[in-house]
Amino acid sequence: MLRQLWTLTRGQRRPLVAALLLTLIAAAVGVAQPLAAKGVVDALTAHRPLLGPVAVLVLVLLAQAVIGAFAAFLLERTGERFVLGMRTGLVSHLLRIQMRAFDQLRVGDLMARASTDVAALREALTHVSVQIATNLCVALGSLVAMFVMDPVLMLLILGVLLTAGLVINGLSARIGRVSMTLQTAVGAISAGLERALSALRTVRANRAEQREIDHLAALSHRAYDAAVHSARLTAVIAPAAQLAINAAFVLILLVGAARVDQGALSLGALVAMLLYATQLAGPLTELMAGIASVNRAKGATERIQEVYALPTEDSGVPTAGRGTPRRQPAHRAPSTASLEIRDLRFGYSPGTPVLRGLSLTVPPHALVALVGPSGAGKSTAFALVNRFYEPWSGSIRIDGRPATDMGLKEWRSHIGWVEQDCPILHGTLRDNLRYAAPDATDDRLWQALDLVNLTHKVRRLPAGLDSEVGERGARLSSGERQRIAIARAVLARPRLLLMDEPTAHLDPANEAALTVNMHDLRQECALLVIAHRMSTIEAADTVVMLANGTAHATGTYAELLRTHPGFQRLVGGHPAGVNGARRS
Ligand SMILES: Nc1ncnc2c1ncn2[C@@H]1O[C@H](COP(=O)(O)OP(=O)(O)OP(=O)(O)O)[C@@H](O)[C@H]1O
Repeated sequence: MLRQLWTLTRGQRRPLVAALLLTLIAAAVGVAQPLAAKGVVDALTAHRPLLGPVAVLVLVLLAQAVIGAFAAFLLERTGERFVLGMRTGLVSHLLRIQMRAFDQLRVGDLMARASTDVAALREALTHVSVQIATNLCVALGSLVAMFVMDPVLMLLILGVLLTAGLVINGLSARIGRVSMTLQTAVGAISAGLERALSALRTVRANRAEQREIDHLAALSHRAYDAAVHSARLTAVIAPAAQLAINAAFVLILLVGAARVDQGALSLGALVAMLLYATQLAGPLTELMAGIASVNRAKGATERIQEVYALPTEDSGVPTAGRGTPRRQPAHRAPSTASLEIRDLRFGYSPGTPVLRGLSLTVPPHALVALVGPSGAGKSTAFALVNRFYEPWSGSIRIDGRPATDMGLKEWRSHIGWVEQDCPILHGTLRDNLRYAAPDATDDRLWQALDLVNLTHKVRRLPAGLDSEVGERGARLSSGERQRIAIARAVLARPRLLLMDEPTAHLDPANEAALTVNMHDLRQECALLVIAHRMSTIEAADTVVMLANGTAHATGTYAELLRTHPGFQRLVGGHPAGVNGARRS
């Protein structure tokens, strides 16, 4: 546990060690305090001058206060720096994790890891770890001083304290286990809340508010039960430590008084022993509470370590092949195609292929439509072209250059992608349009809006391009969201534009306009379009029909309609079928 914590302190170790040293110095000065007090008492009883011992005592007290304050500040600042580093580190790791890993996770839970888990860890890492180290030193220092004064008495006290320590250690281990349950429950609450809030309209329309509330309440109860369990265990720790200290006190008074009586111990030494016992009380209780607190942070540490263990995109080798990467020849083939997919095989889980040797070509400035029944693998093919996943085998080339020849950023800079549900990000229209092309001028933004028939609409808005679109573009209609998404993709001037049924949310007028615009777009780039609508299919130069994970048939719309019964069924047999093409 402490080793895990130590790994996480990377980057903060120097200030942490400095704070620790200062706290230790403050604590050491504190250890000297009873000795200074002993000096005063001994001077009093021996009728020696008091000025010197009193001055030493005052100096010791002042030094402890000043060094202690500075150490406390340094520690707080280190804690905040740790939180800063941890949050930025986690966020940058999370945004780069491989899609395959991301598919297994819940967004709300990931958000909890970057917020509540980091906060829990900060407490353990800075405050408590320093607290444990200093209190341990203070306790050891006090025990050594006691040993020097009266070994017999000290060993008796040590026996009492060790017994208490063993009991408390057992409790702390249980706290560690409960803390994992607690942090996992907190993560589940965040995930549940994210699920419900991100689909609030669906929740309302299905009258599922109460069910979602009950679900979240059940999760909250699970967190509550774990927290109360942990509190119950923690509550025992302070009294147990206190009990041990009190027993030590009684021992010192009884045995110590007897030993003073026998002349084995001076009165000053007895006073010092009592002061050391008083001084032991605080550190020992805090030490035990600190160990419990570190154990409480165990859950948070594990959850954060789990995030760091997730593979990032840059940690994967950009190449085809399931296991060992097989480099493609790096030469640049003559650019006869904007996109060339050869014999692509891929599945989301081993042994279940979705694409079983897909091959297709998109010539420069061509519009190719990808059609096929639902679940045939059209979106999967797009995800592979975007290199969100690495194929099992096969190759993808853009302008003759294989995927293995380019880093992910460069590869994706050649591709524009208009998703099926067209995610729009919170912010203004301008923010959204410039998302892939941050340097685009307003003139270019208006040209792109023109292309998707939105100029008129945006000009009428009071704030124009600065209009807020709302969370996930909630203030736009779905057709508008789709058109903004298209404009956004086009603005980045990609070599290849991937569109997942770009006319899906458009009315007939806008659908017709976009079909014309797609023809214009071909001047700039090649288009590969997942098509469900007749207008899109008819507009394509080539239609590739995907079935069973392969390109089942390829040809023009007219050819396929004439020669391919499967295609006839797809576009004609089920005019409004699941994924059958629809006439608008
Ligand atoms: N992230 C994923 N993890 C696991 N399986 C997935 C994932 N995405 C898709 N699949 C599965 O892969 C298969 C192909 O899905 P895909 O989305 O590529 O089909 P599609 O042809 O685009 O369908 P549609 O026309 O309905 O959008 C489906 O069986 C689907 O359940």
